[in-house]
Amino acid sequence: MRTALVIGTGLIGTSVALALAGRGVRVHLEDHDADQARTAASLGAGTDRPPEGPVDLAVVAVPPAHIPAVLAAAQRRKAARGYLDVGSVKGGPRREAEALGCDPATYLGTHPMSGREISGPLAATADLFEGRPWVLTPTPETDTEVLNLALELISLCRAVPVVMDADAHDRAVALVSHTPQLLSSLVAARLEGADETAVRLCGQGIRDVTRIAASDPGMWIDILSANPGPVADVLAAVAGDLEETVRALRALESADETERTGGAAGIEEVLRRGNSGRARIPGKHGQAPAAYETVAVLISDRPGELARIFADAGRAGVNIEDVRIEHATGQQAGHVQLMVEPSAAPVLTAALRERGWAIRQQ
Ligand SMILES: NC(=O)c1ccc[n+]([C@@H]2O[C@H](COP(=O)([O-])OP(=O)(O)OC[C@H]3O[C@@H](n4cnc5c(N)ncnc54)[C@H](O)[C@@H]3O)[C@@H](O)[C@H]2O)c1
Ligand SMILES: O=C(O)C(=O)C[C@]1(C(=O)O)C=C[C@@H](O)C=C1
Repeated sequence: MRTALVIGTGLIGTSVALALAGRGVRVHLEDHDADQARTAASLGAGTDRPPEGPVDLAVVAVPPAHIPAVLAAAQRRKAARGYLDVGSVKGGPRREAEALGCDPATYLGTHPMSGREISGPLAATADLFEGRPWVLTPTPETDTEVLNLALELISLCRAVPVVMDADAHDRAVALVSHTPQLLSSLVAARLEGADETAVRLCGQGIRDVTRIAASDPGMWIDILSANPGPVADVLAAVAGDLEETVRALRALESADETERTGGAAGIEEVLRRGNSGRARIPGKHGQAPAAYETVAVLISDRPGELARIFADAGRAGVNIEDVRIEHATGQQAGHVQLMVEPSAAPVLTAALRERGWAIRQQ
C-alpha cells in the first residue's frame, strides 16, 4: 500500500494514520472539522491536503451513525480502490450502507479491538493497535484485493487479524466491550452524589473498574444504539446475577446460621466465577495472560520523571512490559507501577534503588 485516505481524524483515525505514515505510506487526512485534520497533520500523521487521484485504501473512522453516509459519499467520488471502516458495531451499519447503494465489493467492515477513553487526535498513538485483535467481516462479495489491502493495513498497525461474521461480532462485543462500558459507567455513577469523605478514599480498585466511565457519551450512545438487543441480553443476565448476589448478602445478615452459610456460599460462587472468567482474558497476541511482577516506584509530579525511570530501567537492561500510574490523593506524588518479567524484578529494584528511587514493597 502506497497511499491511504483517513476520513475522521479522531483517536482511531489519527492512530491508524500515525502507524501508516511511520511505515512509509503517504496518508491524506480528512475530517468534517478541518481543525481535527490539521491537528492530526501537525502530529505527523500525514497531510491534510486532498489526494490528486484515488488512493489505495480509504479508512472511514467516524462515529458509527455517520459511517454509511460517509462511505457512500467516498465511493461516489471514487476516493479509493478499497474502503474499510473501523466502527465498533458491524451488522447494522453494513445493512444501512447497502440500503444507501454502497458497493459491497470494495467495502470491508473492520473493528480494531483497542481504544482509549479519550477522544480526538491528541489522544492518538502510533502503537495503539500493537498486539491487539483487529476484526475483519468479509462477505462472499468482498473483493480479494480489498481484503488483502485490509490485511496489509492491519499488519502495518502490528495488530492481529481475526475474521468473523458481522452479527457474531456484534454479539461478542456486546459481552466483552459494550456491557463492560455500561457497568463501568454504572459503578462510577454511584459516586456522583456520594459523600466527599467516601470519594477521598478511592484507591486503585475503583480506578481500574471505572477508567472507561470517562468515555465520550456521544460516541457510546451511537455504539449502543447500533447494538441494543445483544447488549440488553447480556445486561439482563448480569441483572439476574446481581439479584442473586443481593439475596446472598442479605442472607449473610440473617440471625439464622444455615441462611448465613448459604449466603457465604452464594458470594463465594460469584467470586470464584469471576476468577475463572478473568483467567480466560488473553494477554497480548492472544496468548495466555503473562504473569508479570510489579515494581512500584515513588515519583513526584514533575516533568520528565517518567522518562528518567524508563531511561534508568533501560540502562539496567530491563524490558518494561506494562505501566500504570497511581496518583496519591491530595499530594504532588504518586506510584508508577512497572510490570516486568518475574526474573527481571529484583534486577530492576536493585538498579532503581542504586539510582536513588524509592521502591514500595508489594
Ligand atoms: N474510541 C475507541 O476506543 C474505539 C475503538 C475502536 C473503534 N472505535 C470506532 O472508531 C470510530 C472513531 O472513533 P474515535 O474514538 O476515533 O472518535 P473521535 O471522536 O475521536 O473521532 C471521530 C472523528 O470523526 C469526525 N467526524 C464525525 N463525523 C464526520 C463526518 N461525517 N465526516 C468526516 N468526519 C467526521 C469527527 O470530527 C472526529 O474528528 C468509531 O466508529 C468508533 O466506534 C472507537
Ligand atoms: O480501552 C478502552 O478505553 C477502549 O475504549 C477499548 C474498547 C474496548 O471495549 O475494548 C472500546 C470500544 C471499541 O470499540 C474497542 C475497544
